[in-house]
Amino acid sequence: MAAIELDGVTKRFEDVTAVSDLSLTVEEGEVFGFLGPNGAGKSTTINLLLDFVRPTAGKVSVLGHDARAESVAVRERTGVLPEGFDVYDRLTGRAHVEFAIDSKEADADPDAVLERVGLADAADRQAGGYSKGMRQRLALAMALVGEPDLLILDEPSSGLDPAGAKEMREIVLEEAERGTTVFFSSHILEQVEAVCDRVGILRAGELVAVDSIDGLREASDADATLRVAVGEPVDDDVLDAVRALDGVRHVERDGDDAVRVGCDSDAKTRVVSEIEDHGVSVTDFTTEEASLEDLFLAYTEGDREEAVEADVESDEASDSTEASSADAEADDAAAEGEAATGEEVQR
Ligand SMILES: Nc1ncnc2c1ncn2[C@@H]1O[C@H](COP(=O)(O)OP(=O)(O)OP(=O)(O)O)[C@@H](O)[C@H]1O
Repeated sequence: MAAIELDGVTKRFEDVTAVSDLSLTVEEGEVFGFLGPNGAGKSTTINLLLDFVRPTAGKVSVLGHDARAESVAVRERTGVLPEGFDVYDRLTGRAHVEFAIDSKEADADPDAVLERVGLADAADRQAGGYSKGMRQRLALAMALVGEPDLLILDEPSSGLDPAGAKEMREIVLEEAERGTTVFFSSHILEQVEAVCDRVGILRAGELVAVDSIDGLREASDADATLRVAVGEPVDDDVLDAVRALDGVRHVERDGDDAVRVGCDSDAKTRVVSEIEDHGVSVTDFTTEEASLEDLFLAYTEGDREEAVEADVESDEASDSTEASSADAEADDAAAEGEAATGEEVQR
């Protein structure tokens, strides 16, 4: 049984298509990273999994349950760290975790859960006084309660300091070890690269790639960063000329004696010739493996303007009654759950 199955799923808000004909399967036990530029539809997809929004078309199954008809069963077995988690200002950290334990009818020690996310010392403080990163850790603690079969983390590292981001990675790996499926969205690509078995890249609501990072490297043209060692410092006009070549994504100086060029493999010779044509001697060149960032840019390039336009449209739409009814729909969907679950509180 797949942990997550989306089949031809589309979600439209007024004239914004947030998710378009999305089909994706995440197997049990996988750690799956969900990437995409701002506004690509990641949070909408997560909300579809949890029945916080309803698809315009298509079918969503989570842990073998229909996400819509059996949302209570899904939430019972799923831990969620939602985007923009709000704490109850006057409740302590421990009270939040106790609430999650009660809602999930779990048998857990709140202090042990808080210890795990590095909040043991702050357990008795009101969460209203927590920093952003501490709130994020608290959200993770609540998601971990009850040993969920599926963890859904929307931007889990946002607000975390480097130690917090490392702890988050370790927790994800521990959970994966336990057999939990982890589905998370992130803009922090090193984080994704460090923990994910596979990634999916969403662009303007459409899934443009799903693979392991090595698989993406093989399938993409963005397989190289070229480091060209030069005999003398390179002028700006040479860099501009290289930048203007076909298949070149970015160009930067690497000290006085080298230039780094992110490019398609077939552009390498053009880059070296262009530099030499400007009278600069090339003493050596080496190719480095594409980072996930290079791959991400290769798959989503040209997306920024579309994403910004879509956001402007949706800002305009948010004043209209139909956009409010989309929100109401999400609220209805959440309210339909019989028991108050931790996830509803986290919203
Ligand atoms: N309730 C809503 N009403 C109207 N438009 C919406 C609503 N929710 C999302 N959208 C629009 O759907 C598109 C996808 O948004 P979504 O929040 O899913 O993107 P995202 O990939 O999570 O972005 P980010 O990385 O910025 O969090 C955007 O254009 C957004 O404005």
